[in-house]
Amino acid sequence: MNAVAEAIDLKLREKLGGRSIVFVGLMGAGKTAIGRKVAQMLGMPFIDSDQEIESVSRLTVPDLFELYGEPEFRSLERRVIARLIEEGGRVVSTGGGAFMNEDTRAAIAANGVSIWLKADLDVLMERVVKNRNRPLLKNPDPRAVMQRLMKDRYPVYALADVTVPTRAESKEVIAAEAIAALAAYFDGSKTVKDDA
Ligand SMILES: Nc1ncnc2c1ncn2[C@@H]1O[C@H](COP(=O)(O)OP(=O)(O)OP(=O)(O)O)[C@@H](O)[C@H]1O
Ligand SMILES: O=C(O)C1=C[C@@H](O)[C@@H](O)[C@H](O)C1
Ligand SMILES: [Mg+2]
Repeated sequence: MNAVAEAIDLKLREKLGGRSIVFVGLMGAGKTAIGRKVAQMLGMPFIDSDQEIESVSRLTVPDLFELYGEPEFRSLERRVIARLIEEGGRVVSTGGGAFMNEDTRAAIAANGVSIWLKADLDVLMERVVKNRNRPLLKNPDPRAVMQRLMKDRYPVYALADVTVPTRAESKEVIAAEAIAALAAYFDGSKTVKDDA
């Protein structure tokens, strides 16, 4: 990394003041892939809430849905994310439904900066068809399900602090755009220190 990029990243970490960067958005938007890349680029620890849920439950997300049902999954998701957010100072990629929970949104607002990775339907569908790990899309018409989720969820995802449009571009480019959007957000808003 060059000296200018290093200085920008240092400033960003200072502005975060111990809060986490939290990626939200629909299945296939790239929360896990881009979150991991952003963490690498900023030298921050990375954690993915779906992976953490799988690790604490010793079950896969599809098995959790199948054995215990979606409400139990959501309850576990809320508790796991509350803990991850409280611990602070990392990049957290959430599961697609996490930000729909009011308590989760409040926890993120209190100790994180949220980034909505916003993608259009074709980009999302192209990415999710490649793997079958998403129980909500086990449906004869996954495209219609995704469309309904966009309608229901986009107004809520729009409550995130920062929106980053994503598209068929490399992960490196989208991650760099997310970091730039975060820097712009801090330039136009108060820092933790200013608030104190
Ligand atoms: N910018 C990108 N360029 C190319 N491939 C991408 C990009 N972003 C994500 N992908 C790929 O798309 C797929 C879905 O991405 P990812 O798993 O990160 O989505 P997600 O938002 O975490 O979804 P979920 O809510 O289901 O966890 C992955 O195979 C990932 O490698
Ligand atoms: O959008 C959703 O509701 C989900 C997204 C995935 O990340 C998983 O959390 C699970 O498959 C549910
Ligand atoms: Mg993910």
